[in-house]
Amino acid sequence: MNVLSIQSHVAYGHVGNASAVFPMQRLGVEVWAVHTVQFSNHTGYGAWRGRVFDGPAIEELVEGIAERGVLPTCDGVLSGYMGSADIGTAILRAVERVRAANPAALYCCDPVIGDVGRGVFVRPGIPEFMRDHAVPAADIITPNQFELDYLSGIETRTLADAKAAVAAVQASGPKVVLVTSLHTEETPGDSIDMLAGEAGRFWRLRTPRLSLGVNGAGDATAALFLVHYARTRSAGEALGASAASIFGLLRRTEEAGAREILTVAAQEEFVAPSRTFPVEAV
Ligand SMILES: Nc1ncnc2c1ncn2[C@@H]1O[C@H](COP(=O)(O)OP(=O)(O)O)[C@@H](O)[C@H]1O
Ligand SMILES: Cc1ncc(COP(=O)(O)O)c(C=O)c1O
Ligand SMILES: [Mg+2]
Repeated sequence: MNVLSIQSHVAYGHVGNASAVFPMQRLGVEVWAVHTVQFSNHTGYGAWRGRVFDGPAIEELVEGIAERGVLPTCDGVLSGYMGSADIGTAILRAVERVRAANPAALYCCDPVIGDVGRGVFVRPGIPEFMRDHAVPAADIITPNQFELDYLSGIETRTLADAKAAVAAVQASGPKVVLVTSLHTEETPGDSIDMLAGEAGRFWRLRTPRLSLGVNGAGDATAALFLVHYARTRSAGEALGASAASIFGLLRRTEEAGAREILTVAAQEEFVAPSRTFPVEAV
């Protein structure tokens, strides 16, 4: 399996491609990593150095990959944080080129917009670009609850609200939706839910809530979910496999008291998670 992953990159630590690429490789996937920014470290530190690339820089790399004649072998495109609408447009052009070469390729879009508590943290115009262009073009999306609410226009308080919001977003294009970090009225305070929806069916998975605040977990989640969905073609199975790996990764990170997720040290969790959780049809 080959995945074109177009995301931010950091030299130190693990967010964006620096969080997503290695878990996919550990699962045996060839990853073609195109970086939308190259920063020293993630912005959660408050200070960082590096450069933001632009749309033409992304298109140039995709053109070079196309010249190798390999686009027909691309099985999926993964995108995450978009620094500008211009980069977003370049990503959607890459998706079109891959689909033209391989109509079976899947586009998984992590619609990074913001988070509960923090609100919107992307540049003006990006939330609308995600809702009106990127999400409709995707086969799979992996919003957190804040992003689900924005994309659907529904304020989700209950599981029924979340299912309605997933269905509303599916009506705009993506067949498969994975909601991360979901907390509804039914969710115990010490737990975190994930909800997957596909073809009118829904699955929920609940894990303990760990006491850690790290960046990059969502980026690894989207990567793992894309790979497991592409292999199983089942949103429920992909949910079970990816959630177990993320939980193992974060549990090891919490134990170590690390500021960055233990992408390398906890790599066994990607292939043989130490703990699995029931996938409940809801
Ligand atoms: N504190 C936590 N405890 C347990 N799991 C967590 C925690 N934070 C994140 N996760 C797991 O990582 C997944 C993705 O993280 P999330 O914070 O939703 O990503 P994003 O960065 O995109 O908002 C969540 O669905 C959850 O499974
Ligand atoms: C450059 C960059 N990309 C991606 C991320 C994703 O982080 P998170 O998973 O917390 O949304 C961050 C977070 O700081 C970042 O600085
Ligand atoms: Mg995210």
